[in-house]
Amino acid sequence: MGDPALPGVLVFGFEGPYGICEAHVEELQKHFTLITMKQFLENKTEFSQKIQAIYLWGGRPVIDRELLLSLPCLKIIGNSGAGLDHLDLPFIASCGVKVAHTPHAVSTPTADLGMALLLASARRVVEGCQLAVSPDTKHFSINWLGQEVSGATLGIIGMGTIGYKIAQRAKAFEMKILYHNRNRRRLEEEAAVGAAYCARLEDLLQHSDFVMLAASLTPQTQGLIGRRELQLMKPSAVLVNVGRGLLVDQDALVEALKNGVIKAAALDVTYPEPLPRDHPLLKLKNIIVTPHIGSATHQAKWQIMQDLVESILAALHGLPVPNEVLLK
Ligand SMILES: O=C(O)[C@H](O)CO
Repeated sequence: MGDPALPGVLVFGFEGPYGICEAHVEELQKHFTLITMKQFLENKTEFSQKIQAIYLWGGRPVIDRELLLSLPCLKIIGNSGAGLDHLDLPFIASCGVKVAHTPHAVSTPTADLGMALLLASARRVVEGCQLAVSPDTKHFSINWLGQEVSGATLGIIGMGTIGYKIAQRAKAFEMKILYHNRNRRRLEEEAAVGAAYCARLEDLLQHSDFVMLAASLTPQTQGLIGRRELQLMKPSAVLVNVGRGLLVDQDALVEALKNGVIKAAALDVTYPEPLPRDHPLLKLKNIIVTPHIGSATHQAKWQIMQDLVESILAALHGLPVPNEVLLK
């Protein structure tokens, strides 16, 4: 458990499927006494007075109201990653607890993955791999064609840090870029990546060969891409999602992929995660699914940990908290 003189931090992800690796634990123990959820539950009375921060790692562990109310000394929740849709931010704020996240650490790898999925889908990389390793060599590379992305139009929905980095990458691939966002970017920023703003989502959907979802999940964006929106897309279009599964109506997507309303989809995020093995999406050939690995690189994970340590220490010392989430 480390040095009991250090501030107590309740660590999610210490155990279970989203375990924190040994190197991270060692680093964290330089600053904090780590308390796992299991330890906490076994000795609530002692630990509830000690825990000053929650370190929320990977996955979507539930921080419910009961837990929050049982931690009178809690000052901050450090959330690994950018998305905050799993947290009840108004309630957390009403408890006087701050929240910090790590948008900078995750933006580059998530943008890279968005491009990887786009390219893999355009060039049918996953199907190609299956063909190449199949015991049956009869279809090897015969009449087996993909799409070039140079000159194609990419429509980015959600032009925050991740969306913008995707635009930078797409520019290097000579793509034309449209984007839709709550707020328009500055003209210099648009010019730097050659992106044109679509105030109407419909315009972006109608004109894009690839539609990339990089928006965060909010009550306003949930179900943003439904049956109507899919119908507006070109039959040759590909939908890529590196945001959140709930941005898309998945039943409508299954239908659209089955009926040729759109050509293909590449999803790093779904709902639920993982999808049940008998889910209709997994039965389709024109789909690529990855297991929510946008930020799954060694570099990003280390940076996330360091950013969270910095934010937690600042909160515990009453200093301005880097990457604090401010309720609008
Ligand atoms: O929110 C994020 O940054 C990623 O999806 C990891 O959860």
